[in-house]
Amino acid sequence: MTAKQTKKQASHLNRFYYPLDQQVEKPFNWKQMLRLLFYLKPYTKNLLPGAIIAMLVSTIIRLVVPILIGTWVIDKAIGESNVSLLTYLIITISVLYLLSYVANTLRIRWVNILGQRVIHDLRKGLFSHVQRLSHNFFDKRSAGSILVRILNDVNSLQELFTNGIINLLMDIIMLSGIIIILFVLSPPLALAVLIILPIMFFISTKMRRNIRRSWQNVRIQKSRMNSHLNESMQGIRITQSFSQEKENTEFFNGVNTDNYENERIAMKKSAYFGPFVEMSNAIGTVILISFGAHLILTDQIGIGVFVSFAFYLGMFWEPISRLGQIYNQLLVAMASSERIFEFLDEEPNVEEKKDAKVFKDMKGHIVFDKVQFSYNEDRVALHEISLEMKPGQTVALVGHTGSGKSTIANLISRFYDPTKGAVKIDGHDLRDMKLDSLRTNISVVLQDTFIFSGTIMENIRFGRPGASDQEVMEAAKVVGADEFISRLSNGYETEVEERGNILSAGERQLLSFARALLADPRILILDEATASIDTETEIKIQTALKKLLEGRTAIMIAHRLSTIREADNIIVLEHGRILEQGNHDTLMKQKGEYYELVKSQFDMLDAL
Ligand SMILES: Nc1ncnc2c1ncn2[C@@H]1O[C@H](COP(=O)(O)OP(=O)(O)OP(=O)(O)O)[C@@H](O)[C@H]1O
Repeated sequence: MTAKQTKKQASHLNRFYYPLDQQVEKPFNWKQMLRLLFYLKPYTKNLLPGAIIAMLVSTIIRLVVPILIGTWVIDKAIGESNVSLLTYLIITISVLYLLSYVANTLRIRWVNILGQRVIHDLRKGLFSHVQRLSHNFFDKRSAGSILVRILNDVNSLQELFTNGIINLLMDIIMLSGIIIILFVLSPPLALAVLIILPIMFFISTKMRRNIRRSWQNVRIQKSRMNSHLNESMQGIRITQSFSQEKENTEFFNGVNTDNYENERIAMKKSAYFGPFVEMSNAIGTVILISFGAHLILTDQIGIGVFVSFAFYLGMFWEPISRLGQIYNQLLVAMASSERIFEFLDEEPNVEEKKDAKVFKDMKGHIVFDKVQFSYNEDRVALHEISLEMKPGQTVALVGHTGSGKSTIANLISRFYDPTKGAVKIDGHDLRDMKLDSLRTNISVVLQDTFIFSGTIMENIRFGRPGASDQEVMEAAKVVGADEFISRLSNGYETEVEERGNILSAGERQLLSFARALLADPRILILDEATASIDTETEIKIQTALKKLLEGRTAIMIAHRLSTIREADNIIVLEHGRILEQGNHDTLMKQKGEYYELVKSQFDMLDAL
């Protein structure tokens, strides 16, 4: 099956669309290169100079040995039958080779350590920077694209730092050294041998570019295949339940064949390069033999010079072909580093002031003072909202989907700053306070509890990393999670996979309650699960909730009537505005929006 056929076949599979954001080639940019080189700075005292000295030693030895063999061994020692000089030269050359071996071993070792350390530092810096970024950064990007930057883009710099930079220096020194020596030994022979150089250089650059583009296509196809694979595995349950396996496989076959085709083309093009270098080498040798023989016969050069030339010619094409490779690495590094720097230059838009204050004994008195907020310019999510949540109160936020309930919760945790007005806790504008001291006082329990891979014990302890096993178990007991945990094969030590697939929705909820209770926050934000849970679990969760709410200010994005009814204050939202507020009885009497909402829930229950 050809790529074209696959594309035709796959054209009806428009559902599968993966943006090809893999811009692999970028023009060389000095500023960016310098910024990259800056990562070598911590190693300028030990590893880097060590590697450069080792590289210089081995390069100089490689440059010197052919002269020793040609001019000294052949012309002087053998030509003049000087045995003691010959012995002396053999020992010197052996020692030099040994030295070069040691220097090379050290260079490779140090350069590898250097490259790995730089990549380690870069990845560490990138990860900790991304962790600090605000929610609006993650709103704009998929988790997959962030992953690609931290893994692949950083990886593609590894080759540059391990071999690229030192090899570049080595090859430049080697090439210039060889050219200078050849001209010193015999200018006419050097000119004759090197005359093909510009032509070969031109052709090889063209070939390289062509090969590079083919490999870029391979990379793009691979990333497309990865995206599809990732999505397929994540959504396998939905795919199977909608019987879409055939369509899915058909698309995968298409991507897989495209990948095969591109790789085949790239391999084919690459396969021409090696023989081309060999051919250039052969042409150089033919010129050397014919013109060199003429120069020897006319007594213009000695046999020693001829032999040295043969040695140098053999060494010549390796750096040239490697320089092309390094150029490739540089271009790939330009693209990758641009993407990495784009992340590193991103600043959290929720900033902490230098003189930010710390919350001491937070009471949990929340005030929204004419708060206006938009996620983006084209739509306002909250319109001049003013509200108060007293310490210890349970406040329910109700309203249709998209009315702004989660936005209010996001502003309390200061995941975003208001566009106008202020959010205050205990009278302090949140923008004047340290983020850490705010967030350690708040726990958020989301609808879809995130379970990290690890044991149940570790997952609950996430609420307070310093808590003892006893405290963890105590918290689980209070919210009633203890019962289902003790039924698990390994109790608290049961391993749960990422996202907690082995637990039911209700169990995950109880786990997240235990986590929140352990954290013992002053403010609790609860995005209540809408998923229908059986009555028994519902009762358990309600009981657990009561325990959890005791003595804290709680903001509940509530869907269940049972929860809402018991709230001290119910705030009804619509399109980012407060329609009405009060407790259940007052609002029912008003016969407004809340009354309608409750009525519709009852109608629905009746219909069931
Ligand atoms: N990260 C975001 N970027 C841009 N717009 C957003 C973002 N999050 C929410 N919105 C928009 O802001 C408005 C309020 O959303 P919000 O999530 O607060 O509603 P909600 O009442 O919590 O809804 P639901 O009950 O469905 O969770 C909606 O119009 C929504 O589309």
